[in-house]
Amino acid sequence: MAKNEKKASSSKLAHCLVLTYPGQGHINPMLQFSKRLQHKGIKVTFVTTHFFNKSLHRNSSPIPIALEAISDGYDEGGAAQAESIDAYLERFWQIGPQTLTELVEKMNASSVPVDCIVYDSILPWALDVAKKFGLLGATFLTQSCAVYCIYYHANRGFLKLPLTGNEILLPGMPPLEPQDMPSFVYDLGLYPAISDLVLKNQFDNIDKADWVLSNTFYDLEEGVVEWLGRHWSLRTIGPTVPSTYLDKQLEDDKDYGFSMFKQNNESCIKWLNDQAKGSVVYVSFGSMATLKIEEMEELAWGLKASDKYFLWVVRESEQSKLPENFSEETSQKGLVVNWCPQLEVLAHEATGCFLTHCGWNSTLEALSLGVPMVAMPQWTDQSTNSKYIMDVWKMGLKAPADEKGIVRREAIAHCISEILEGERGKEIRRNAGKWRNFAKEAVAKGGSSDKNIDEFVANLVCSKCL
Ligand SMILES: O=c1ccn([C@@H]2O[C@H](COP(=O)(O)OP(=O)(O)O[C@H]3O[C@H](CO)[C@@H](O)[C@H](O)[C@H]3O)[C@@H](O)[C@H]2O)c(=O)[nH]1
Repeated sequence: MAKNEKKASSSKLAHCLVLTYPGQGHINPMLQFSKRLQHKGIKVTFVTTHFFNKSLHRNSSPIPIALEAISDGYDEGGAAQAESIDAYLERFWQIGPQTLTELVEKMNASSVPVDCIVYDSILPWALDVAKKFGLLGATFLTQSCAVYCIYYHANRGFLKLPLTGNEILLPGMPPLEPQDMPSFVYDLGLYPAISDLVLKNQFDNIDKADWVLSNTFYDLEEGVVEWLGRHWSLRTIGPTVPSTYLDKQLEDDKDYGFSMFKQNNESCIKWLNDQAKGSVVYVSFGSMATLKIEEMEELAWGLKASDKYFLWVVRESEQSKLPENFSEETSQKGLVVNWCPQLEVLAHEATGCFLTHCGWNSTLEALSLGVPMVAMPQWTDQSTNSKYIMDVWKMGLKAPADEKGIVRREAIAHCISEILEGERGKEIRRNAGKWRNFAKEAVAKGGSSDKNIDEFVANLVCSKCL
């Protein structure tokens, strides 16, 4: 009897499955959003793939969310086991819907049946699964609204590809040049499967989604949020940075919880503790970008030429591209690690600027922690993010590339010096402080993103009562 009573009361909880694509840049924002939902009384089950689930490193604090996995067809090795990214996506598309269906059936036979699936926008088939079961479906955008607005215009044929002319005018956005566009828009034919995914597939059924949730905040992208909001049930819910660094509503929420790579916590923080306030350049290109050997060399010698202290994350798979003797030659000034606790590093008072590839999470983290950026975009959404960092939010400088597309050491050293010591650096630091405050306000109680999450939660709970 006691058992049945428990079953009855728990079945009144609204239950969300949150399904993420297996990548660091996707799992971080969706897990943080899950924590906020759970904090507001929703039961959440966080779902990724079997291989990813097995291979993730758990960071210090335990993750307060139920975890489940589905198959992408590569349970033993994930995307690396596939012969190409195209092959991986094709198989995931075949197997994913079937194994997600099985998971929903399993949950529905439990005491907490599923009410809603929040899915990564690049897994749009999850909405079809949700609708098959009569569930609510919310697509989650892991990149900026500006980038989705560009993709939307390309998708609906309002932006003609290949691009012509030197100025692109889109609603709610500053005038853009071709090189400010996401790589899938200005460099057609590159990675056809991913290009299809971002330009076509993710928009196929977006009009049928009950909500479009975006990891941004209103003040950051006001014009474009307003415009997209006229087309979709768009709700901004970000920045999805752990609560300790922003509003502190969630107790002990210091890190994302999972890492694809083993991180080097102690040595990084110990090293930073020995450096002067605002003196260190933190360098990272996220979880995916791969640099050409020439680019890596220019970056290495650019850091040395800057004559500043630097903490550089070079993933294990990239280490062999470091110039010979570089670590020895720079050991007085630099520390090279495989992976680090990025949030702790950005929050550290020794960190003076962030040389970044401008992945959307890194951008939002720097913004939330008020750290000026040197932008070195590589591909996908990063060039658009770098345009906003430099010209719209004015909280960084984009390091210019030469005619071969390579950022040379002089340009790197110059941008670092401008930010850490130049007049422009002062203005950039003032703006960084301003954006940090706006980011905090958005997620704090009663802020624009907090209110949107409240509304989402209220709708879920209400749908449960009907
Ligand atoms: O040493 C490190 C380096 C990175 N991170 C974290 O890893 C995440 C990296 O995310 P992001 O900055 O978005 O970069 P990518 O991993 O490259 O993310 C991919 O996914 C993002 C969301 O779709 C896109 O914006 C990017 O362009 C795309 O490359 C961030 O949360 C970082 O805090 C660490 O914890 N330690």
